[in-house]
Amino acid sequence: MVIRTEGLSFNFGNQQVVKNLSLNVPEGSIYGFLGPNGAGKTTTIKLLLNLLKIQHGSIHIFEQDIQTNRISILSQIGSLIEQPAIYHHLTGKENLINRALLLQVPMNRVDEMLALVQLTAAASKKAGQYSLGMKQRLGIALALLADPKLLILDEPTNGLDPNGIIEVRELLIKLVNQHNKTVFISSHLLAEVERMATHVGIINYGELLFQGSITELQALSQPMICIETNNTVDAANLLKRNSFNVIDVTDNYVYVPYTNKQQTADVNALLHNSGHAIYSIGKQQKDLERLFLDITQKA
Ligand SMILES: Nc1ncnc2c1ncn2[C@@H]1O[C@H](COP(=O)(O)OP(=O)(O)OP(=O)(O)O)[C@@H](O)[C@H]1O
Repeated sequence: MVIRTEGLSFNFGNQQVVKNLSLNVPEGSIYGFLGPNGAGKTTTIKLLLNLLKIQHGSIHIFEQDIQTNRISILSQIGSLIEQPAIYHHLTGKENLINRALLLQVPMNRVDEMLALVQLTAAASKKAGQYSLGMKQRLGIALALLADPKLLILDEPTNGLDPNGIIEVRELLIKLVNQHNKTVFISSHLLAEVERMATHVGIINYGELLFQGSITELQALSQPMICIETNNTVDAANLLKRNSFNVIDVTDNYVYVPYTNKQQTADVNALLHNSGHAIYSIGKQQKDLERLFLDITQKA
């Protein structure tokens, strides 16, 4: 695991904002760290980056304890928390040169990073004139200068338009697939990370509600047969008497877990032959956004 926390907890005064968090971030993953506003994402990231002192629990990064190997661990992490630290009166390239001097990184990395984040053409433009998406990409280029193995990004797509989001997403996928990085990215929107994340951790009120691969998350969104009928309560009872599992009944719909096409035909025939009017019947699958809301609202 590139990041492993155990029993991590953190209080601001008497408010517990991180609760017994056990994160597992595999090497080579894009780990989407998700939760609504105020869930505790930034606080967790600050703990990972040793910007806040651990109160309870432990953090291992690259299998080393952050408390005893702080310097060597942090030198292998590139990070971006909320707004990138950019000098607006300098050009994009000058921002990178400045940081390269500070970090004593070879100067050829500057042009490499500009190319990687596709800012070569805008290299001589003042960073203050960059669009938000370009600023975020410059921020990522700054974070990548020292060639870190792990990138930790706090809401890097916040405030970006759809194009900006796509640009950042494609860059992160490229970093993982072609440059062997691991990316830990926080967001309050599942839709922003679901197309790139390989793994997901969902928190709310500081607590981890789900952690696993994106496939495991998708498996939770079980498909259902959704039946629109005239008397849903009678229809549900009839289905139950005939050994169908009914998982929800509303005024207009009855929901049965979907298994196969024949089962849909059987449900249809049973209801029809018993005199129920079926207005519609079909397979329905919760999208991930709905699932995310369900998970975070249950807490
Ligand atoms: N310096 C601080 N002092 C006191 N409370 C704080 C401080 N920083 C954050 N909090 C509180 O801790 C909780 C978690 O905040 P945090 O910023 O970690 O959440 P978040 O998930 O990153 O939210 P967002 O998506 O809005 O950035 C919130 O209730 C917040 O008000």
